[in-house]
Amino acid sequence: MNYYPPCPQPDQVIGLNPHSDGSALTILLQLNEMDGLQIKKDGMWIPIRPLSDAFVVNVGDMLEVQTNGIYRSIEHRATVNSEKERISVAAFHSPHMGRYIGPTPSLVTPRSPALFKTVATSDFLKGYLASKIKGKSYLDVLRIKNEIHE
Ligand SMILES: O=C(O)CCC(=O)C(=O)O
Ligand SMILES: [Fe+2]
Repeated sequence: MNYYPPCPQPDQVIGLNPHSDGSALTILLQLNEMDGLQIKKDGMWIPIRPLSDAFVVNVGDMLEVQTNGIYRSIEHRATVNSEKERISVAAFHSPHMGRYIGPTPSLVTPRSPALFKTVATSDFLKGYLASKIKGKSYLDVLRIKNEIHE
């Protein structure tokens, strides 16, 4: 659960820094229907207005790895406001510990080689938390630098 108290100078602070979630899918409830969640699209921050009785579903870094980059995790942040507190509840969904996270074999072909390393779920989560959760930076840690041969 995330609690953002009202802030007298909302332009001077950020509620939650820009990040993508480390999960495969996140189901998010904007509990008291206050604005604040924004996603980054084409380099711009777009507000996601809360809808009553609706969840937001975010693609996380694990799903970007598992789909070998076909689904992109979404970079998002939360702003604060001076009027009222804001509360959100995020449920992060990931494969079991003891499994591996990597590009799904059927999506890896000679023409679309693996873009990411395969790691144990526990190592993925440890690495994600150690990466300071800045933008989509953890995916760069897992990215395989494929050499292009002319
Ligand atoms: O408060 C929000 O709407 C976003 C929360 C979030 O991004 C998170 O918990 O990972
Ligand atoms: Fe998030």
